[in-house]
Amino acid sequence: MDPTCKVAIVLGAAKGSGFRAAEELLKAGVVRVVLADFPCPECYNATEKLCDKYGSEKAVLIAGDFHDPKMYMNLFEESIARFQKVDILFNNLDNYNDNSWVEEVNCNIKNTVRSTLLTHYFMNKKRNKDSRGSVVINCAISYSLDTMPPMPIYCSTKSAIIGFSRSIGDVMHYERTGVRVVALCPGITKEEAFSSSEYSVQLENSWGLDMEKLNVKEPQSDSSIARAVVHLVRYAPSGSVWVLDNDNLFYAEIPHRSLYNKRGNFVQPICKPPVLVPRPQRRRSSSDARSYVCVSKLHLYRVKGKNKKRSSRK
Ligand SMILES: NC(=O)c1ccc[n+]([C@@H]2O[C@H](COP(=O)([O-])OP(=O)(O)OC[C@H]3O[C@@H](n4cnc5c(N)ncnc54)[C@H](O)[C@@H]3O)[C@@H](O)[C@H]2O)c1
Ligand SMILES: CC[C@@H](O)/C=C/C=C\C[C@@H](O)/C=C/C=C/C=C\[C@@H](O)CCCC(=O)O
Repeated sequence: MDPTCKVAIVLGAAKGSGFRAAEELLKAGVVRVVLADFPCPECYNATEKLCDKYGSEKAVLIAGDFHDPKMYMNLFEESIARFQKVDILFNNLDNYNDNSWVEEVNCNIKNTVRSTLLTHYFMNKKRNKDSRGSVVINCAISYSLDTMPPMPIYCSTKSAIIGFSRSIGDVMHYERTGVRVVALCPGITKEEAFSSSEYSVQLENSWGLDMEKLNVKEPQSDSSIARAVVHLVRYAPSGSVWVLDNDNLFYAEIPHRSLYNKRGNFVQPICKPPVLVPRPQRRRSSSDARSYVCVSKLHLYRVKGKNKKRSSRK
């Protein structure tokens, strides 16, 4: 989809990657962007900044607590009342706190599901007759394709976002609704993720965050998430999953479950001791896409970055 003249909503747009994504969408030609976040000084500043830079009324703010289901109805109804349509939704709300995991599950899963389901009503192809469909980008995290031992509940909420986006983005839904749904899985994206204060977000502080094992020299920038969002708006097929690692964007092809039923895999006799194969070694560097492929059994290729060569392995 060409972003020109489209209307976008960014949830969680007050700062960081949400704010950058709103700006990048405006740069790419979006006619209006609706910022949604808690009412806080940052979100008023964010709206003002974008209007100053890109023109008054280019950005509007709908502030509130988006745990409240009514806020989503408000968000879509008000956006459509003002701008007649919504074409793009970037779901960037985040709660990173296993220590209060019920709120975390509610924020990361329920809000993503709720807002995506509403797009089937508010952004479907019958409503958006003039456009070529619409797009939802749900934000997960690269670790949720693998594991995150220090933050198991957070990891599971983000894995849920991947499963949900792949399923609701399936052609079965897309053909009916015209709404493309994709998942973006960034790696570590800002310095705060490394601070020791992060320990308070764990279910058990004694587990430790194992940060030294992450082996990330420098977190990627918020603006690379923003550029990835525009790329997905333009090109991502519905139901696709994308990894953004070390400023490089990859298309992730997750193996079909039937591949387990291939020669070379051990059939496990039920009620007998399992036939175990050694677990593959963990990758050493998060920037090493080739070893990422080996461990995760994903097909990945670099879309953008230093090494443009396609690397695809089983
Ligand atoms: N920061 C990283 O290192 C990193 C890495 C990988 C993926 N991500 C993903 O990127 C996305 C954004 O992450 P971030 O670190 O920029 O987060 P952030 O905390 O900076 O932004 C999230 C925004 O959501 C808003 N928000 C949360 N709950 C809300 C609610 N109930 N109502 C209204 N607003 C609410 C917050 O106010 C905040 O502005 C998340 O989906 C996250 O999983 C981040
Ligand atoms: C605060 C922003 C939030 O949205 C995202 C934070 C992301 C990560 C921060 C940190 O807590 C993550 C820890 C993950 C650890 C995962 C595994 C390690 O134990 C070992 C990984 C080794 C490797 O495979 O690179």
